[in-house]
Amino acid sequence: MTLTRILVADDEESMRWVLSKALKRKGFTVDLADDGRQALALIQENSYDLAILDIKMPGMSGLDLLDRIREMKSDLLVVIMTAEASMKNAVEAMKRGAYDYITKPFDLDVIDAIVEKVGRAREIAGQVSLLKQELKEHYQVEKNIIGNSAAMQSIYKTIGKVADSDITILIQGESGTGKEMVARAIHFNSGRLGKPFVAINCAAIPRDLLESELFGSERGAFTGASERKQGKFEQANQGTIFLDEIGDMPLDLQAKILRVLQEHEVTRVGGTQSIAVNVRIVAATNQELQERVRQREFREDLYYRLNVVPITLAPLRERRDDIPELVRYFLDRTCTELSIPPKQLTPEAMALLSRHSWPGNVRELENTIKRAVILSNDPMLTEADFDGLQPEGEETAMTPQDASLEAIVEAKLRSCLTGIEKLDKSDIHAKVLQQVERPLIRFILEKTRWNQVKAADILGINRNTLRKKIHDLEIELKRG
Ligand SMILES: Nc1ncnc2c1ncn2[C@@H]1O[C@H](COP(=O)(O)OP(=O)(O)OP(=O)(O)O)[C@@H](O)[C@H]1O
Repeated sequence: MTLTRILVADDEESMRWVLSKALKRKGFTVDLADDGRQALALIQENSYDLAILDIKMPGMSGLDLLDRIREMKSDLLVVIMTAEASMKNAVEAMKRGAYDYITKPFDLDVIDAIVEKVGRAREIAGQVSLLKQELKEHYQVEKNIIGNSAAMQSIYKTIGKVADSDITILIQGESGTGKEMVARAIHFNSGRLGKPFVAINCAAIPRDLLESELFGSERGAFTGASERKQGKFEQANQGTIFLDEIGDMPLDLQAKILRVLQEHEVTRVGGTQSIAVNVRIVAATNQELQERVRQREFREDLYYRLNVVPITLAPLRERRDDIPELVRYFLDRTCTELSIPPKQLTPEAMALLSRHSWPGNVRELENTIKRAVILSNDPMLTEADFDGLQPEGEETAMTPQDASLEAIVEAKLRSCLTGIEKLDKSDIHAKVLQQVERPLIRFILEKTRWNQVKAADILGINRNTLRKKIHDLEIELKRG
């Protein structure tokens, strides 16, 4: 996007002559207009990269012309010339969207500098628009989210409807169903494309850290806060924040999220000033949020504020039609990533994968394919390459195979633990184990309706050990 064609509009003939000569010498094509109306006609007919307009012209002033240009050709850059070195005119021109202004009389060096600056700005704008296009293609819903089942079709429709607004979205679905992927698709198909997409997993960060992670902290706000830190909301300004596992957010922080939704401002931990933020919130949860509202563990007002447009991703076992397409997609992608020749699946192997109930959903399927591709030397994958998978009916959602479970936990931990080396290192091992153990025990207790005998059995630990852990980990017991 280099600068080639320039329009100069000025009622002073000598000025037109000087500018035209100087710009033509630099190799630009220059058109001249001696009043605002003529300039407007030329702009309507031709395509210019820059317009240099005198502010005072008979008929139509440079400022009025600027307004018309903003309406008609909003990407045409305009530089206004003002005779008096009056700040008022310059400020008005900038307010109305001029790219820059120059005050008469000026040296030709000033024109050179401006033209160079405009050239650079256009180049950057060109690159940005290319990048935006690339990003958009990269996140094209049709290309990246796989699945043509009725359930997925309705998800695509909703994404299409809501992406380009600022509506808050709540995405619900089991772990691994593609909630983060949908959140990204919403962001990359919205007007916020090119602005930050910031994801934070609310369940993975200890409560004390979560608040400063989200809202930032002032220097000295707590032990170890040696410098001022921006929170995720500030980092996501103008863009989208993805609050993953929002169901695990402590109640007091829920109140603060509500404030961001209502007031569009945050206050850093230890700070007193409110900081305005313009952030779209997309939240996700794999819990029954309404149930948590009933149990008073999730604020009802926040639930309704978040749940303006709910998107529910069905578990993979409820949209088995998508499995073959997903299998082929992950197969091709893995082979391309590994730079190996494409592999295929026997119909029996495909049938086996289609029957499996995938408790870890698409993530488990993805990991299973990756593992099989890596481990097999054959271009054709058979049932034997998936012998870890149990046929449908012989498994329960509570006993996913250890290998997939490990892959799921590892993927989760990796995404949560980025930047961990910067944290207080003294007891990371204990802290992380506690963060894993607590939700695990709570989950199994919920699933067994708080029957400790059954829970201990599934967990494979002694009942007294379970009781001690419930006590030590401060797990609140409910009745079944
Ligand atoms: N429909 C889909 N098409 C292609 N890939 C998918 C699809 N759904 C999920 N995936 C892939 O599966 C993996 C898990 O997806 P994602 O992280 O979005 O799930 P999630 O629901 O946010 O999981 P969690 O609740 O555990 O955070 C990712 O690697 C994602 O790329």
